Amino acid sequence: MTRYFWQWLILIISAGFSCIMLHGKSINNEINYYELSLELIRSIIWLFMMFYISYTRHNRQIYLWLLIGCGSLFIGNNMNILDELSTFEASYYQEVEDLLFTFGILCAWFGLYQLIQQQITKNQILNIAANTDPLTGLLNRRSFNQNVENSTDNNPSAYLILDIDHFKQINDTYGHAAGDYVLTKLAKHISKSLRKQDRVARWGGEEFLIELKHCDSHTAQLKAEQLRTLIERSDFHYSGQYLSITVSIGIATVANQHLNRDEIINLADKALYQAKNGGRNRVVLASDLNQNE
Ligand SMILES: Nc1nc2c(ncn2[C@@H]2O[C@H](COP(=O)(O)OP(=O)(O)OP(=O)(O)O)[C@@H](O)[C@H]2O)c(=O)[nH]1
Repeated sequence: MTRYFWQWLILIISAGFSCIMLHGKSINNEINYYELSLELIRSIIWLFMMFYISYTRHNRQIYLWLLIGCGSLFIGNNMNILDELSTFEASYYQEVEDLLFTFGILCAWFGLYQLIQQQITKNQILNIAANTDPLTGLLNRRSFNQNVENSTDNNPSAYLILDIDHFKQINDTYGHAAGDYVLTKLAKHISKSLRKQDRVARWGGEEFLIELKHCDSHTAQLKAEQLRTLIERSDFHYSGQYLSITVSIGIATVANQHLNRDEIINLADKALYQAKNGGRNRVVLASDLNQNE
């Protein structure tokens, strides 16, 4: 009840006035009931809007603009009703009504504009949160897959799966925060070394998936080797401690393979497994894997 105090007060006062006036004029039979019912419907709508805004209030500023807007429209409309019902003629009535309507519409529009802006910002934030990995800021697995499904580019791509070597040891020795630092710094290194058209996603805990567009297996291998060396030579310092970071990379390319994307990524994963088994800190191409099998 306290939440809607002002709305109830305005409603009760205007209903009381309306009853008194209606009673006075109905005796003289001067009322245009059609006009009156239209005005009443409008008043109910504005009143309903005021209740609704109070119920769904988000932001204090928007709430006030909308409430003042609807309140002015409601009072302006009620003055119209009183004008219709009252027995005395006041010349300033029409001017005040017009002022209230203009003011009310301006406030309500401004409130609505702010509400829409707030909604757009909220949607953008939600969109970013749904599509990116919160730690590294890279695409997450879901949005990477969605992006690929929506892509119309049929040119061959190479897929690289990059995995940090002995990452568990870093967490166990230096703590989880050190592990997070390594993931974040590594993500920056990878992003910086890619071209505009390439994409990278955080694929799993300490695994990254890279898509190199228009890239044959030879170029992909060169690129992966460059990336591996860059990471091996990079400085990873956490709380005054030097961390030695290396990565293993598995590669699979679309060329000569009549496989779908998931199957190609699977091949890259197998190549990564080989790189790990081969001693880590190395690059393995899936075609080498086929030759070995
Ligand atoms: N700090 C941190 N650690 C993570 C995160 N996600 C996964 N991990 C850790 O990553 C580690 C992965 O360990 P393993 O799968 O054993 O792999 P590994 O130690 O890198 O060993 P190899 O891959 O075989 O070289 C686990 O200890 C996870 O807890 C994360 O977001 N932050």
